[in-house]
Amino acid sequence: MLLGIKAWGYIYFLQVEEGNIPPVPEVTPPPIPEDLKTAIKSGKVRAPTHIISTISDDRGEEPCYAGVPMSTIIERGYGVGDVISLLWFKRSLPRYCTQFIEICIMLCADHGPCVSGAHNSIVTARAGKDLVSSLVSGLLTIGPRFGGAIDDAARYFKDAYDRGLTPYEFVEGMKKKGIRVPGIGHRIKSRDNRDKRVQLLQKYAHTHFPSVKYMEYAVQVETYTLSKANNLVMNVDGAIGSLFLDLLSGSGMFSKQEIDEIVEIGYLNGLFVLARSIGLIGHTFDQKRLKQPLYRHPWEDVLYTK
Ligand SMILES: CC(=O)SCCNC(=O)CCNC(=O)[C@H](O)C(C)(C)COP(=O)(O)OP(=O)(O)OC[C@H]1O[C@@H](n2cnc3c(N)ncnc32)[C@H](O)[C@@H]1OP(=O)(O)O
Repeated sequence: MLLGIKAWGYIYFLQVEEGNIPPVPEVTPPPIPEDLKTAIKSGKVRAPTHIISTISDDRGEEPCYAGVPMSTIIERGYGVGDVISLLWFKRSLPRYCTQFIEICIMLCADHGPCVSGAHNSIVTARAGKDLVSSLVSGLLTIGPRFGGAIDDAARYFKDAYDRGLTPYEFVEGMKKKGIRVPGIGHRIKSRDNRDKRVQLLQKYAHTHFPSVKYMEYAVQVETYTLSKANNLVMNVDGAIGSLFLDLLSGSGMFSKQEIDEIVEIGYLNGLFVLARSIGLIGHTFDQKRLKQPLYRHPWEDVLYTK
């Protein structure tokens, strides 16, 4: 019988005996014509690719992140902040920047079992679902009211500061548009019960950043919003959003165009998503370890009404 083998775009036929199929022979590709080789080398001809990737390369002996080999990352004692700066920002950032990224990750890793994300992960784990389902069910709560306001805080604070708006003009302008100021306001924190995470981030930036102009502007905005209501404090999203603007503009590592692109694309919510995944995974394991049964919300905690 004839056995057909497809390789390198050709079908090779072999005559074989019935029930005696030989091992697949090694097939060498047909030679590339010399003139085509020259054209490829000169860059005049490029086979179309379906994917373009610029952040990592796995083709050599060891994977590279933004051109930095894995062994260098280990030898130089790089941390998660360095890896994030290579894979997200495609450059090695100074230590004070990568440490700031790591502090953001650590401070946002968890915030107890009662917040939206953890609650969802706990309920999902207790429904017997697997790790990934429990994790994503928590992640899906991240949005404008919970952890997902960092990008908008950066966008609005940057726009207002760069346009020279006073805090009064900015806040009242937002009010007219019917938009809550992202990065301002908290369910339980207030003027007399500040968010420690915000204070820690501010302290770090004051000590290590060359400039904290955006954060100082956000503080002025907070001073104005606090004159309206006690709970309109700067929240952790506002602190990370404004301080990341300071990192981007003060480090000298990004052009103005790159900063605009980062803010427009919305890189910064990624910090919260990444950080909180650590806590959500922890809550999932916790529920499973504790062998918690299916969760059912108590009737008495629901107002049944018409
Ligand atoms: C880690 C985190 O998740 S931090 C939260 C990130 N989210 C944001 O920063 C988005 C902006 N902030 C908000 O939307 C809110 O302040 C929240 C969701 C954080 C807290 O909301 P709540 O506790 O429900 O606020 P509350 O209902 O008490 O607000 C009462 C009034 O305060 C005012 N207010 C609250 N937040 C803001 C704000 N950011 N800007 C302007 N006014 C505000 C509004 O007048 C609101 O009245 P409204 O419902 O008519 O708009």
